[in-house]
Amino acid sequence: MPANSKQRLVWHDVTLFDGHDTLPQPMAVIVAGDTIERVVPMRELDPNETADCQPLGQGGVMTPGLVDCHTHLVFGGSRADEFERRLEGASYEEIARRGGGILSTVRATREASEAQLFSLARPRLEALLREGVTTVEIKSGYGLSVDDELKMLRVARRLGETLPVRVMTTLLGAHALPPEYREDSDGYIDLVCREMIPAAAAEGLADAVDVFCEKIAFSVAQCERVFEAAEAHGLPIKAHAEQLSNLGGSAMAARHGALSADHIEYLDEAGVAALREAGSVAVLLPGAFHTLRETQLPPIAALREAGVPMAIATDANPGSSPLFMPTLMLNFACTLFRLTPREALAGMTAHGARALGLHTRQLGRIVPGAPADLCLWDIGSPAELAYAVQPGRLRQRIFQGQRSLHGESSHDQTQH
Ligand SMILES: N=CN[C@@H](CCC(=O)O)C(=O)O
Ligand SMILES: [Zn+2]
Repeated sequence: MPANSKQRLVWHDVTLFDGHDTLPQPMAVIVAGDTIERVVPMRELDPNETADCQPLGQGGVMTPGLVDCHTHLVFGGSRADEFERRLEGASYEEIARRGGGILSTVRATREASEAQLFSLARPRLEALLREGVTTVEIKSGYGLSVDDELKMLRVARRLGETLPVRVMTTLLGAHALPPEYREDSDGYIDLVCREMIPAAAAEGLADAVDVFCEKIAFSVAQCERVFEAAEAHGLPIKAHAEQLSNLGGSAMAARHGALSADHIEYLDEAGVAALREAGSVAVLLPGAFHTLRETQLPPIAALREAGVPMAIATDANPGSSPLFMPTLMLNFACTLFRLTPREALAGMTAHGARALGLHTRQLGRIVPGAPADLCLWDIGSPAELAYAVQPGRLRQRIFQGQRSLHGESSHDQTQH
């Protein structure tokens, strides 16, 4: 093919969920190179215009590639023991206060080399790819020293260079207080602001900065200092907030123009209004809600009424959400949080992309000009993705205009 001509692909007769809605009639989708060129009702399709296209499919449900906008995929160790302790009655908060929880993963992550962390994270990410994920956010936050946080971010970047998926990295240095700063929480925040953020920014390792604003983590004032440092380095911000109590972290994050506030079970009316005014996304994490057997529901009706975009993500991590199955999260969003299947699917496509600041490129949508990240599913309607929890329904996964169903990639040079 001449260097300047783009390969054109076409799908016929698909039921199309475009990132916001299901279109009322069967559609054809045309891709040129790595971009969606045209989305057209079947009855308006002129066969001449697809004469040079490679036909890739007929029928089925097409959605944007899934966007998992909140994960902690890079970590060492396991927390199966903690799972058992929680079953015996210990709470997530109690375990954290006794030096377990996040800090137990910090110990294992610090001990692991970059190569070991990569080998551990790769199959977790491949599991997401097999479920249709084409964009994933990966946070640090289990290193809690400059070197160990950068090590985690390098692993995340390398995953994105190795597998056919867009990886967005987030520095979560303010995730927990490391043992060496036990008596000096503000001193640790100094380290995050003065050394960690500048180092991650200098190496281009972070696409955003996150915090855990909670009684067992950092105060609103401390998180605000982290955001100011991020802003000074031109990095967008996000927050884990209102997960276990209502401290007002989401509203503060919104005042700083946060991309998203995540968890938000305890978000109040003022918090909802702040998210609406800032245009921040409410990232709902039903996996953590389920695993921790929470009872406080996020304020779904208020968010809906205020028109705050709601995203859904796996929060895949070793403690609060050891769940690596995006379509299960669609189901949980409906059964636990009472989202409609349409809202859940928009939450893992268009709104997930917005939570990463990628909506300006139309990521998470099937519209002309959007990146050609697509999933073709063997199901009868988009709602079935959330209705049934059934692996194996993904017929095709297209990343940047290339087919790659099982995470294989022609540019994957890694020995494993
Ligand atoms: N809430 C804080 N951080 C993670 C949990 C991390 C862990 O338990 O290891 C979350 O998003 O749920
Ligand atoms: Zn998280």
